[in-house]
Amino acid sequence: MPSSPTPDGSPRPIALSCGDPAGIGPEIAAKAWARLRDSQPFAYIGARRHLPEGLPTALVSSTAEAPAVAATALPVIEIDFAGASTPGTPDPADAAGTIAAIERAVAEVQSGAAAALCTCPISKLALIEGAGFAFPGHTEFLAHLAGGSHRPVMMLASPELRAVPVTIHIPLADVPAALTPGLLTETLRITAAALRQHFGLPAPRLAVAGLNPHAGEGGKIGTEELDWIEHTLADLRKEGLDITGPLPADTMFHPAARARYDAALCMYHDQALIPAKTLAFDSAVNVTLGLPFIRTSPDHGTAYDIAGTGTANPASLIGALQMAAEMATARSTHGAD
Ligand SMILES: NC(=O)c1ccc[n+]([C@@H]2O[C@H](COP(=O)([O-])OP(=O)(O)OC[C@H]3O[C@@H](n4cnc5c(N)ncnc54)[C@H](O)[C@@H]3O)[C@@H](O)[C@H]2O)c1
Ligand SMILES: N[C@H](C(=O)O)[C@H](O)COP(=O)(O)O
Repeated sequence: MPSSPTPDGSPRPIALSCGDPAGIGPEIAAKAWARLRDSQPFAYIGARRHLPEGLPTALVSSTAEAPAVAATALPVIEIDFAGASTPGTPDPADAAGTIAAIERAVAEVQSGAAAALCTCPISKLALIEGAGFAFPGHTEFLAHLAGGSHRPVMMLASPELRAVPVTIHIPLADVPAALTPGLLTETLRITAAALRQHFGLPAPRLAVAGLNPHAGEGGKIGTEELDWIEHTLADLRKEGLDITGPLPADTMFHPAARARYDAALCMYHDQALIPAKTLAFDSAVNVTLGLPFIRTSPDHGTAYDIAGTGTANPASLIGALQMAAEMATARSTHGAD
C-alpha cells in the first residue's frame, strides 16, 4: 500500500538512512529500489560511492524530490563519509557520517518532506568506538532526536508475531531492577494505541510474558509476578485493555497460543526477539512506537560476514519500507498518536 497519497494520488516518499556503509545497507537499499521504484518512492540518505557499481542514482536535495526521479534512478541525499568503507570492515571514521545520515533522515520526516523514516542497520559498537555514540541503538537515539520526552517502544512485527520487549538494550543482570509497574504500564498503553491507530486493530489483544520460568510458578521460581506484575495487569484491565498474563514465556509462542493475541509483551530483549527472528527472520520489521514520527527498519543487523558479496536478502528492508508507507497512510486517516 502506498503512503498517505498526495492530492494527485501518488504515494508520499520515505527517507531511508544508509546505516553502516561497511554493512549490507547500501546493497539492500539498491535491491529495494529495484523492487519498489514504480510503487513506493524513497530517498537514500548516504554516499553514492557506497552503492553498487552501475546503479543509476539521482542526487536530490530533499526527499520530496524523490517521486519525480525514482522510476529511473535511486534518489540520493548525499552525506559525507570520511572512512574507506570497505565492505565487512567497520571503520570508526565512518561513524560521524552514519549518525549524520540518521539525523538528516529525521529532519526530512520532521519537516514533512518524507512521510516516514526507515533505517538501514548500524553497529552500535562501531558508533560508540568511532563517535562516542551515547545511545544503545536507533530506538533511543530517535527518541532523543524527537525531543527527549517520548518513551520509545520497540516492536518486531511480522504476519507470524508482533513482539515487544519492555526493556531493550540493557544487560540481562539489570533487567529485574529496570522493570517497574510504570514502565510496563506505559509500554502496554503505547502498544495498544499503536495497534489501534496504525495496524487496524480497534480492540487489540495483548499477552504479557512473565519474567521468571513458568511465570514464577506461584512464587516458587521468582516473585516479581506475584509482587507487582499481576496487580499492574489487573489495573490496566480495569481501564479496558484486553490483557492476558503473565504467561509462561516458553509456551506462549506456539501457533495456537499466538492465535490468541495480537502482540506479545516480553520482559527483555531476547525473550521477544528470539521468537520474532526465529519465526520470520526474512520478513519481520522493527518498528518504533511512541514517537511523533513513523520509523521502521529491517529486523537484521549489518551482516558484515556477507557485506560486498551481493547475496544479502532485501526482503526485510522492502517489508520495512512498505510498512512505513502503510503506517503513514493509517496515520493520515486516523490521526497521530
Ligand atoms: N536495526 C539495526 O540497526 C540493527 C539490528 C540488529 C543488529 N544490529 C547490529 O548489527 C551488528 C551485527 O549483528 P548480528 O551479527 O548479531 O546480526 P545480523 O543480523 O547482522 O547477522 C546475523 C546473521 O544473519 C545473516 N543476515 C543478516 N541479514 C541478512 C540478510 N538481509 N540477508 C542474508 N543474510 C542476512 C548474517 O549474514 C549473519 O550470518 C551488531 O553490531 C548489531 O548491533 C543492528
Ligand atoms: N534490537 C534490535 C535487534 O536486535 O534487531 C536492534 O538491535 C535494532 O535496534 P535499534 O532499532 O534500536 O537500532
